[in-house]
Amino acid sequence: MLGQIARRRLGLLLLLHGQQRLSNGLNGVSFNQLLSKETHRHTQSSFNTSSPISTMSLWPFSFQPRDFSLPNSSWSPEMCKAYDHYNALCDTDTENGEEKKRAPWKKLPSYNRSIKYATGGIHLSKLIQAKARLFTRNVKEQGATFEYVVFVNKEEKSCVCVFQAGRLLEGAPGHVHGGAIATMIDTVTGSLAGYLSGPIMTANLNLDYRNPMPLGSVVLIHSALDRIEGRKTFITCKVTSTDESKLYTEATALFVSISVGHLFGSRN
Ligand SMILES: CCCCC/C=C\C/C=C\C/C=C\C/C=C\CCCC(=O)SCCNC(=O)CCNC(=O)[C@H](O)C(C)(C)COP(=O)(O)OP(=O)(O)OC[C@H]1O[C@@H](n2cnc3c(N)ncnc32)[C@H](O)[C@@H]1OP(=O)(O)O
Repeated sequence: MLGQIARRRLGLLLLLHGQQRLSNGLNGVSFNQLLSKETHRHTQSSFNTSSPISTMSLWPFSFQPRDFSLPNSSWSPEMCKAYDHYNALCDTDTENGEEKKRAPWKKLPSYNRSIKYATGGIHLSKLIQAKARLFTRNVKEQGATFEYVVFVNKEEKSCVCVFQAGRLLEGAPGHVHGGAIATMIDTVTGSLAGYLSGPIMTANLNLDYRNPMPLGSVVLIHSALDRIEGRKTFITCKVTSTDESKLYTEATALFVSISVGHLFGSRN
């Protein structure tokens, strides 16, 4: 019964979902832009300031999912520098004479459940497997695993993720586990595909590991749209050092658009 209600509500809420939620629920960005680099380093935890969903105003839970992609004290100077660089390119609604100029870059928020990306999804996240957590956001200790932030460029249909690999991601001694790198590539290419095409699932992921990545590294994960064919969204990806002189991993990914029912076992 609860499942049926949740399914109906999920369908309704996802109708309201789309790129708008991903691209607009980013008011925290302008807040961040006010922070100095020093402040970034000493920010323990931050919350985004997405507008409350007025139609849900009687709902008894918090309206603001926590955005885990904001600077915290575990971020190295290199991570902060890369964040500041891309954050400065983001949409700031700057006045340009009488016109407002909108930059093509946007910072995506990063919640601890993907369902929270859907409009109103934060409420459903309390109902559907409430204890589930996004793999990359399930360790509370800051800096121990995946610290990352994704910036999308809507005009170029591309994105860049700044990723700092924590000490619990070891594979080969002193280096980042290939599965952790694959996880981040899936996450970043999946975020771009979801941003461009709505609800999707990974159908295929191909990786070439070119150089070992030292543990603690800060790297850039560049993803770009290759093409869309019907339900299929093809994405390319390169993982490099922050100065882009070193190539760590290359990848291609295929995402297939799904109906919400697919997540509940229906193929319709
Ligand atoms: C609540 C939702 C909220 C919405 C969220 C949206 C975006 C979220 C944004 C940000 C989220 C934050 C972070 C993102 C984090 C992670 C992202 C990664 C997500 C995953 O990590 S997800 C887990 C792994 N993922 C699976 O667990 C999938 C298992 N799988 C299936 O569920 C089916 O397999 C499916 C759905 C893939 C397809 O099934 P289907 O029945 O719908 O479609 P069908 O089979 O007909 O394929 C249609 C066309 O794709 C071609 N095709 C299919 N598979 C292919 C392959 N492997 N290689 C080459 N081509 C392939 C066919 O050949 C045909 O092509 P054609 O039309 O040309 O004939």
